[in-house]
Amino acid sequence: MLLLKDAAIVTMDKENPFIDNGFLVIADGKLIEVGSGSPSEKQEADAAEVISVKGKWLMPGLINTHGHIGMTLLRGHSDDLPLHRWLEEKMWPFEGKQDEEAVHAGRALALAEMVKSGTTTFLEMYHLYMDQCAEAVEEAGMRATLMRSMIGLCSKEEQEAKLGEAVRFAKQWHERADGRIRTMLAPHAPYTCPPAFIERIVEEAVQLQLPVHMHLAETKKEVADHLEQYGCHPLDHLDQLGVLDAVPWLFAHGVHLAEAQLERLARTEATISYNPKSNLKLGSGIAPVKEMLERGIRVSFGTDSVAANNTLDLFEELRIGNLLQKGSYQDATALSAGTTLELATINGAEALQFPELGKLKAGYQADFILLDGEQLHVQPAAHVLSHLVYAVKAADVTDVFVQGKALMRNRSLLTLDEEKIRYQANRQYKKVCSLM
Ligand SMILES: CSC[C@H]1O[C@@H](n2cnc3c(O)ncnc32)[C@H](O)[C@@H]1O
Ligand SMILES: [Zn+2]
Repeated sequence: MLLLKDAAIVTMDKENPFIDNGFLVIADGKLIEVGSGSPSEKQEADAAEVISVKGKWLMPGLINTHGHIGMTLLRGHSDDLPLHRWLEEKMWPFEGKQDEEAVHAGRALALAEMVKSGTTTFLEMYHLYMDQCAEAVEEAGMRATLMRSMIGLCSKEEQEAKLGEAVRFAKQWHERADGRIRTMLAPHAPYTCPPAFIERIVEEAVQLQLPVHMHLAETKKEVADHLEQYGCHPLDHLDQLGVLDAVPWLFAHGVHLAEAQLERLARTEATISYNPKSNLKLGSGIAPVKEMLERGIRVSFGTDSVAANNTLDLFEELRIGNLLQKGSYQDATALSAGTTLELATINGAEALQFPELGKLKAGYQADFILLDGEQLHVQPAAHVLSHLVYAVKAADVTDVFVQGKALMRNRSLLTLDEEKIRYQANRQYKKVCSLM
């Protein structure tokens, strides 16, 4: 049993959202008790380890619901281009030259960056070396939803081969690593997957009872091209194909959704992964999150890849995401600090279908982070919820636990080798560049 005491705890549990001095009791990777005040003498005596976290803030680990950590070596490789040119001229040529070692070096860098900035669970949508990715997640002790994603601009035979591989991966890794890994199926986007291929993917997802993840309505061009080719918005097209209610969808972006699409989405189980920094940097726009939430559409946060972001810092993502909604609607009430944190915790857990995650309460998973509550930029320390959204920096994260196991203590990584990761990332980047 592990006991943490003397903590200010943001539980995200509506019944008891904030405990200004409390404790956590953890056993077998789960929270046994989240209490206020001091633990009993018996609880202290029974614990194998007692940690006082005085001066620190404790909250659920952050959840990143869209990304491509297989492209982490592309950070800074190409800036200042719109999505379609960026993909076709810069991303895909470099990605085509990455071998297993290069992708792995990028992924290790991403895992380390995520832990150091307070992310405990993330989504990886990628088409290369996914088994190796799952092994890396298992070894690092993180939690993730993984998928071997598919681009269908190829023959029917090739599409089926990709789908076969995606299904094999999904079956093999679902609920592995002590339940820390889950899987989904993932067509890349409406403009890279013909309708018949999307139908096939959804058919398999229904069989496997898995959600489906896809980029959707990211740019104006995507929607205009779809209208020209098929005569309808990409979301309406999914509806016409009869796949919108067949599975729980997790759509990345959802920037260009009009009233009709929002109204339809509100009648589905779908989640929108809001990726504000990527959408700004690629000049795609600002997702109408305020209107989504008003209609009861579930929204979570994602970073997309560092090639478009350029960091995996979710605290920065949620601050920018929050401010953008206020600014674009000229309404300071568009998105509150509390709702912003819910998107990054509770909604993320629901989107990735991890039960018992996103809150700190008895019976839930012991995935939590600690932040330094004594930094000058978070004083007066009286408004923890506000500071978590509007003031903290990633470097304030001091400790990270997943399933009750420490992945970082006092900013030192325990399951990942920071020096080796830095060296390999630079070495592999140069190697791939030399092949271009
Ligand atoms: C086959 S999934 C991986 C594939 O996705 C590409 N990608 C990265 N970011 C985005 C984005 O924001 N929109 C669309 N596609 C994206 C990446 O280049 C990978 O090849
Ligand atoms: Zn993406």
